[in-house]
Amino acid sequence: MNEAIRQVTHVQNIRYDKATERLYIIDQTLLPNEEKEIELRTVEEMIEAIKMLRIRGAPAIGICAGYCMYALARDIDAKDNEAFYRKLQIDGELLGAARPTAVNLRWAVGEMLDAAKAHLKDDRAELLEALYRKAVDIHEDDIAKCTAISEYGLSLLKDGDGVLTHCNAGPLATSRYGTGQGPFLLAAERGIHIRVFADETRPLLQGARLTSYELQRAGVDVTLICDNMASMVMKNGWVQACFVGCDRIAANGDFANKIGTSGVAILAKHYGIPVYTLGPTSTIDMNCPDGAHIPIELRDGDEIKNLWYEKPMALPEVKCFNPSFDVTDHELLTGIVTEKGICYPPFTESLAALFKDKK
Ligand SMILES: CSC[C@@H](O)[C@@H](O)C(=O)COP(=O)(O)O
Repeated sequence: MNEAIRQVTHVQNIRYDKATERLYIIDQTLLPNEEKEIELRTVEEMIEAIKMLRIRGAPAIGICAGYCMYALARDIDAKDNEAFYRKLQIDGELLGAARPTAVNLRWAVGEMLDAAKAHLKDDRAELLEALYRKAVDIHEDDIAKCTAISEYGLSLLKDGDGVLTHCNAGPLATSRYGTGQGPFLLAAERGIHIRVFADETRPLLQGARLTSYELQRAGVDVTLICDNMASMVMKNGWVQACFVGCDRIAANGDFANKIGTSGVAILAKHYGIPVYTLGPTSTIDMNCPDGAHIPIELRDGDEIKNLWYEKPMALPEVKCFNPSFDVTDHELLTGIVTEKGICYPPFTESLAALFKDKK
């Protein structure tokens, strides 16, 4: 494998050091200027890291939550396993509430609690070992899923295509290749030329700070644009498809992703460009009937006013509306790329078919 691609696709955005029993993440708020690890020890530090987007991206938050639950479990001082489980449930509730939109966070907390429950009759050391194995499973499973999603995504593209992407759904947001950006890294690995247009993604600039950073470092042909330039790039005929990640997919195919995604999809419809969302099946919430039921995180208006400029960009008393995600209507969506294959409309049927073996 090309060394530049290996460095990007094998980045340890979340690292559990078993020898020292310490959990580290790369603090994504410092990128692209500094690649620095920080340690997460307490539930307060973990919640702060998720809320402040030091660790972010739906699958990465889920992976991190798995290791967080294990680390928290190790610190529980309880006389019996029933009391241990009750305390772990409380930690899980606190952690799971750190951000509301990405379903992967609560999904991973639930997986860890289920694993604990299944081992309540074991002694504590065995129970903890089972929890560690579960956290590693969630992580390794995501690596396999991202690789499969990237393969399916790449099958939709041909050499020379231009693709527009929004936010960051690359290795930093997931594991290994990523979801929405995975096909670009796979293409580069295979010598297939894909020209990527990365929206800067206001207000927190995940596209500028993270996507263009990852793709440029891997040697992908990436061009950074402001969000309001997407229409022109599409009109010029430079974009043959839009690939974006997702934070939650409802049972009818409506999906939440970074604020601005629905605008990209509406533009793409105007220009007749297909739109795909790429994500693991853990991002599909079959208990959520449609986009109206997806909770949308509202963040502090200071993120709009202050950013990283030396001086504020707006008067402090100016009112701000700062939703972190929006919902794209399933009617604007061409397909949903998962590790199990590509789902096409009607999504109520194609998504349900993915889970029918589990019933
Ligand atoms: C593979 S990551 C998919 C999504 O989580 C991603 O596109 C996104 O919207 C991330 O938002 P963020 O607020 O940076 O966590």
